[in-house]
Amino acid sequence: MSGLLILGAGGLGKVIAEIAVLMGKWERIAFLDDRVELKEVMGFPVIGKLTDLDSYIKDYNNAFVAIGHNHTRLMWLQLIGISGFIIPALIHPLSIVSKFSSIGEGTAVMAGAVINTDATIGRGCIINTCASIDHDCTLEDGIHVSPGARVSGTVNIGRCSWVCVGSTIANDIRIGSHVIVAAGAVVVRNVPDNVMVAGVPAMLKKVIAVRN
Ligand SMILES: CC(=O)SCCNC(=O)CCNC(=O)[C@H](O)C(C)(C)COP(=O)(O)OP(=O)(O)OC[C@H]1O[C@@H](n2cnc3c(N)ncnc32)[C@H](O)[C@@H]1OP(=O)(O)O
Repeated sequence: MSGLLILGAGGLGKVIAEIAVLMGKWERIAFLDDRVELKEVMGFPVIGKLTDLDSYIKDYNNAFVAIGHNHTRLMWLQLIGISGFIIPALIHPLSIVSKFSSIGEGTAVMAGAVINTDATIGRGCIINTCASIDHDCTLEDGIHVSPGARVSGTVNIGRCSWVCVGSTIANDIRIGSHVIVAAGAVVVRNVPDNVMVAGVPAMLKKVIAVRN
């Protein structure tokens, strides 16, 4: 048994802490958060700011980044790796994850999510509550698939894209990097990098300026 440090004590951090408790792998769980007034969340201590990371590696050898912004999450994921933390995947016991799929380090799979056969999920992704990722999909790093979104078979999604709540992606589609698929959209054609699409069928709404 060992310790788990969760970076970010907001809504996502709380869900991650609950999954960690259910997984039963860590004897100590604590948060780091930049809100210095925050001392405790869900009975777990908030022991410092994100930049304090390195001082805690002896007591908490595992770390997980619970930051919603995709690009920022990947940046911190890289930093915890450099600091030498073990980076687990956090998988809710009431999700369904095919044993023929692969889940990258630092990725969270929430309650009710389904990841089907031969899907490949990158590092630092969030597969949120009741989202489904079907067979043969490839999701690159830093992707967030929000609650109830449906990703059909053989879909490829590029780095740091956000598939918003309740959207649907038809099979054999390629979604670019840094894309936002708006809530409720139905994507039936390939989507290029750096755009937001919305509606049924999903149409281009705007170009996104990417911060790298
Ligand atoms: C556990 C959790 O809570 S996880 C978090 C879950 N949350 C989500 O999934 C977020 C859902 N939010 C959305 O879908 C939002 O609409 C966002 C994030 C896509 C909006 O992004 P923004 O960059 O703020 O878009 P913006 O407001 O500039 O809208 C641009 C255009 O798209 C339209 N638009 C925005 N969202 C949608 C939508 N879901 N469907 C149709 N059109 C939309 C706007 O009306 C606007 O149209 P216009 O140019 O004709 O006026």
